[in-house]
Amino acid sequence: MSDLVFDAVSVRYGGRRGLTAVDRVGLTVPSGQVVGLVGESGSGKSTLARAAVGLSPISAGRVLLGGVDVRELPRRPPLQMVFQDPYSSLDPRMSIGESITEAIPRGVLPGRAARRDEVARLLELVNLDPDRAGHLPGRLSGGQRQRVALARALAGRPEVLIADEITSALDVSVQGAVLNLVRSVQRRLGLSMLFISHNLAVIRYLSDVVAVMYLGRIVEVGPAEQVLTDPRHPYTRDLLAAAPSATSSLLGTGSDEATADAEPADPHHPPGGCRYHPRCPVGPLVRTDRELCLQVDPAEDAAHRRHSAACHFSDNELTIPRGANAS
Ligand SMILES: Nc1ncnc2c1ncn2[C@@H]1O[C@H](COP(=O)(O)OP(=O)(O)OP(=O)(O)O)[C@@H](O)[C@H]1O
Repeated sequence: MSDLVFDAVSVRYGGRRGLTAVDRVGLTVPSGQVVGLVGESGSGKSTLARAAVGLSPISAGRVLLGGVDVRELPRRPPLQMVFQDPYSSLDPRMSIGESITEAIPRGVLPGRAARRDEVARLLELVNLDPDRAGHLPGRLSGGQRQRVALARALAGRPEVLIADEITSALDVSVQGAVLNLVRSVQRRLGLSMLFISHNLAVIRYLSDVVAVMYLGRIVEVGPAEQVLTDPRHPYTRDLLAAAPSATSSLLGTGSDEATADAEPADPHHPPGGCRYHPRCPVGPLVRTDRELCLQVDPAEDAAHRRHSAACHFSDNELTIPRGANAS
């Protein structure tokens, strides 16, 4: 088992008028651990995750697994991804058994009986009755489809699982069961996981490490409990303050005012200096001129586990009034 390392990874879409969706990101998913990736829509979470499995174009930097560039890994790489939409991820004409069989790497299990046994094992692993192997996905609920998608991902016996909003398209009533399943499978198999979610309560439940993304950058990373209870970056604080109930009650806050008036971030035109400065309440509180925040980019390499934040003032003990935005 090995660490998954994003080493100064950039992803650019489009030509000269395109955008840099991921900008020199450094992040480590330590072997056997879950890194929760949060950040608002458009911050580049999916793009970063997809870069690891070759689905978004790496324009600079490298993604390494055990020190090997993932672009040089074998055709069925030891990284597998599960996506948000369980309805489009399965071929409606194939039985779920066939779908899973197809995902078993060629040559690994020669013989139909061995493959059938493996399908039964995988279905049991995701808490589905192996007798359902002959069913078409049309007969399955969203939650059951997501279990099949997970079984497919596990068929390649991966080291790393990348999960992109895997419960957000599901009925609320089954989200918890799917999350429990993912967590127990991750622990049982000792998988490393990069887990993307908008939902901070979900992130908190699953993650050992939390990384926060804003406008293509990791702005804060650290042990989950620390980041979620003692956030160092103003963006993380705003994100936590804006979150409904579970996490905000955890923090003793509960407002969505903090980011309510904020301009949406535009990845086509990221601001100079600190990318968060147009929305940040901190700079004006500590410096009247804000020059540092306007001129100097505090981005730092976050490819390590200690708690770090790309903010000039992250070490300051600040009491930030809720809803205090930069004017
Ligand atoms: N294939 C693509 N071509 C061009 N631009 C893209 C492409 N995919 C994503 N983008 C842009 O890249 C930026 C980052 O998108 P991305 O989907 O990675 O963000 P995200 O944080 O995962 O958002 P969400 O939570 O909404 O999925 C956005 O501005 C998006 O419009």
